[in-house]
Amino acid sequence: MKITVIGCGRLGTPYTVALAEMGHDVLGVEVNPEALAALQDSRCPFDEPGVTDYIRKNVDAGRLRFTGSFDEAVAHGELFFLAVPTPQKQDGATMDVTAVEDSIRQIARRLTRDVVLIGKSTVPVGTAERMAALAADVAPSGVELRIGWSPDFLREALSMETTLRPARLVLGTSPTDREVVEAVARRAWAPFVDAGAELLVTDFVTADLTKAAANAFLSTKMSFINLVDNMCRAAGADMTVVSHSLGLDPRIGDFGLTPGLGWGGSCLGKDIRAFADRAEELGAHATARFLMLVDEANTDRRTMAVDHARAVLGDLADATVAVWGASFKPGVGDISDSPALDVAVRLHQAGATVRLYDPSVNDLVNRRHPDLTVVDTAQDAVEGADLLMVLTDWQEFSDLDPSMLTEHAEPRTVIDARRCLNPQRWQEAGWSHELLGYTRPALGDGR
Ligand SMILES: NC(=O)c1ccc[n+]([C@@H]2O[C@H](COP(=O)([O-])OP(=O)(O)OC[C@H]3O[C@@H](n4cnc5c(N)ncnc54)[C@H](O)[C@@H]3O)[C@@H](O)[C@H]2O)c1
Ligand SMILES: O=c1ccn([C@@H]2O[C@H](COP(=O)(O)OP(=O)(O)O[C@H]3O[C@H](CO)[C@@H](O)[C@H](O)[C@H]3O)[C@@H](O)[C@H]2O)c(=O)[nH]1
Repeated sequence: MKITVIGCGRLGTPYTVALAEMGHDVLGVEVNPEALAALQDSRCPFDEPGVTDYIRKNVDAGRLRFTGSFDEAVAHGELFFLAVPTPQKQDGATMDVTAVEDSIRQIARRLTRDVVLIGKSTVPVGTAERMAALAADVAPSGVELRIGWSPDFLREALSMETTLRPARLVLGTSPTDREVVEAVARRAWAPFVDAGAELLVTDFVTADLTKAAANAFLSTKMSFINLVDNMCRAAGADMTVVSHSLGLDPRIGDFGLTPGLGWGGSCLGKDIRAFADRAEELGAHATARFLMLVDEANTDRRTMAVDHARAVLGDLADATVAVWGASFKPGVGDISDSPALDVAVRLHQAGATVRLYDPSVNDLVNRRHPDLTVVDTAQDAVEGADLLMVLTDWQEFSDLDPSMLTEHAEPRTVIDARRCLNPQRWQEAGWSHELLGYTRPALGDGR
């Protein structure tokens, strides 16, 4: 099938490539000149495992190309996917869907034949329906631009895996367009369904809610475990055992049950705030209150990390803090709403000198936060530091031999905010190993 994907970012690029990998003839549309140049040179414009290899393979096979031209885009596809950004607005609650609206207008006004467009961008509940009305409004008379909405559940660092083998495909559409939209989608997605994905066809609002609910659930689970961690600390219970026990229950599952610095990234925060905002608008006040508490419990962990550093160091002014990690999670070159970077910036604002090292985002941090001292190695970061904080759980940090650091730092205290270090190993190397939020007298028992 001839398919066009509009917006080749962190979602759109893996998606474009996955469709080509499934044998379709795919054209990716990207408006950012730098990103487009990279794609046209068969390179993924951002740091994401495996994507460049898949781009090369499919470009070489003649199934994949990229353009910046909407004229070319409209001429190509019988099916269009939309993966443009929907960032959080300045008000801190709603999402900005301007890029979605603009893209629909760009396509609709150029159309000379009937096509189907399926939105993949995450949008506030109720938006997909509005986009269908917009498409009908802008399309020239006599031409049908039929709309479907298919939220995506891709995870960064695992983008090819989650895109090539999705657990589910959700398709929202209208009763009038359902037959045509579903038939086209089924043809495009047949290889994914054959590989085991369950296809759910539903109305627009339900499709929007499948996405909002999924991300809100994941956020809730991670905030919940951090709240249980607070309670374990207050009651003197062993959080490791509590968490492990919960994870052994197949109804609960063990993803997200490690207490730590909390969640971040480009999606979870903006999505839960948009969900809460929409719930409030629609009168589901208890839902909105609950979601806002989940968000608040998450940001509390960042405050807790700064308070913990203050408790160790006394005054943060004039102290030097080594920070390991700045990406929002390990394995990604992405600092969007990164808990680690937020804590580093807060430490700096409180007067500390921050010596920061991250395996993948040092350059990005250097550009965005020139006030932080970004260094080239984990060892460099602890040079002359009064405290070490591990804020992103990169494997490199878990693997590092602490005895190699001992001569660089004095006194030797590490706050392991992601529970990724082996406490015994660090203690044997002469370090005081502290978990996030543990008050000093309770420390040293390896929990
Ligand atoms: N990143 C993820 O893990 C992920 C997962 C699931 C869903 N989503 C959702 O997917 C959407 C896109 O997110 P992303 O992370 O890929 O964002 P992104 O910023 O990485 O990529 C968006 C791309 O679209 C391009 N773009 C912007 N306006 C355009 C236009 N009018 N025409 C063509 N291209 C345009 C941008 O230049 C950019 O390259 C968002 O709604 C997001 O919530 C993202
Ligand atoms: O035990 C854990 C596991 C993860 N995290 C944090 O949770 C955040 C999100 O992690 P993850 O879900 O792996 O990352 P994303 O790539 O942001 O993916 C989420 O956001 C995407 C965009 O909407 C969705 O498509 C995905 O399904 C959803 O998992 C990161 O900050 C992690 O550090 C924890 O704090 N504790």
